[in-house]
Amino acid sequence: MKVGIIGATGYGGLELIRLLHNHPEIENIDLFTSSDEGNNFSNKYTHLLNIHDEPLLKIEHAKLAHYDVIFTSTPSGISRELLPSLIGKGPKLIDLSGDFRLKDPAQYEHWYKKTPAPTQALEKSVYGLTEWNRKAIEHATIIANPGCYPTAVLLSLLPLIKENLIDATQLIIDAKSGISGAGNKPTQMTHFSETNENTAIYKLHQHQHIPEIEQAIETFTNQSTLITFTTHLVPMTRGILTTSYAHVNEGITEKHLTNALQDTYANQPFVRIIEQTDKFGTNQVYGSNFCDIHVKVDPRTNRATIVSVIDNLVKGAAGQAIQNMNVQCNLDQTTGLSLVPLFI
Ligand SMILES: NC(=O)C1=CN([C@@H]2O[C@H](COP(=O)(O)OP(=O)(O)OC[C@H]3O[C@@H](n4cnc5c(N)ncnc54)[C@H](OP(=O)(O)O)[C@@H]3O)[C@@H](O)[C@H]2O)C=CC1
Ligand SMILES: CC(=O)N[C@@H](CCC(=O)OP(=O)(O)O)C(=O)O
Repeated sequence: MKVGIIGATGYGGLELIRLLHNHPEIENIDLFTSSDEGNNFSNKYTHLLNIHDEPLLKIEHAKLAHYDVIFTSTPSGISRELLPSLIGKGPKLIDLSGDFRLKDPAQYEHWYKKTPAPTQALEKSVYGLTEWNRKAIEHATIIANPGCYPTAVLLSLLPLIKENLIDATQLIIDAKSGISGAGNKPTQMTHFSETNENTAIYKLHQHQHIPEIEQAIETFTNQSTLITFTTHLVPMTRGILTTSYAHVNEGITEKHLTNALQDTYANQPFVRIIEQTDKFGTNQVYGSNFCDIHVKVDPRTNRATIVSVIDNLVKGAAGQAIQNMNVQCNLDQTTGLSLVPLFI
């Protein structure tokens, strides 16, 4: 297959390149840039010397239709202009940004503070939470790859909400991310001297993943809810850990919760339910496409604490995007993604 990556020079793009170079069905990878045309990629990123030495290409719309798959790994507001005219023209389109995730354009405008994608394109886009939307993904021409935080949150909560095991009306979700989640463009927030030895809360009550999580809960469980979702930046490069707190419904025990998670993901190779553990952290999934989940009920409060970890650049971005490509292209979903975590 021939793939094109727009936004290849960014962190999500780099991870797509790393994983696609190990994918047995990929014959050709072309990299597109809006700012560095003609530069040899391995001049810019030495770790890819003798692996990807080809020059970066200018984004020319007419040429994009010739690819089997186009990935857009660009800041929000770019793919909504680039992709709509390519829908149904040949390539399978997989967007890693937030442009096609929210079905209601007014919600996008409110949370992203940008002009939304055309309504017709939003109607065609399929939310790419692979484990929950496989049938639709198989036939999709455009996929909205989920946000990194929503991936970790939804995989851990959806089975429990769907089975009515927890009270979905009072969800409190605390999330922590490594700094690569903010992309490769340095800002005051990501400056080394302000992130090192520091843990900070950010986008309080304003995070763009709040409506995405609420929308997916409604879509996949038929329950509408308003969540409390709080994000933190922690001094590490990769990884997301989410901790959710929920009241357990009458008569429900920890075993019911664990069983629901195990049953839901019994045939899903990338979701692991960790039953007994004293130690649960982001390094157990580092560099891999796994999402690990652990749940424990506090009998004093009758509240469940549900924890999940992913690598934001793999299951939270490029890995899940390739998992979706595999499903769209009728390949085994694990093709090219059997990655052992880099624990230490
Ligand atoms: N980082 C993460 O963990 C995750 C990121 N995402 C989302 O994925 C997308 C990419 O994220 P990430 O890789 O971190 O971001 P980066 O900022 O690292 O990279 C984005 C890339 O987009 C390209 N770009 C910028 N402006 C334009 C433009 N006008 N037209 C075309 N390309 C442009 C740039 O490359 P060039 O200048 O060469 O064109 C840049 O390298 C974002 O929407 C992000 O929110 C989703 C999940 C996780
Ligand atoms: C650490 C950090 O800054 N993370 C980013 C995640 C970016 C992302 O995935 O956002 P969209 O895909 O919705 O654009 C954030 O919290 O905004």
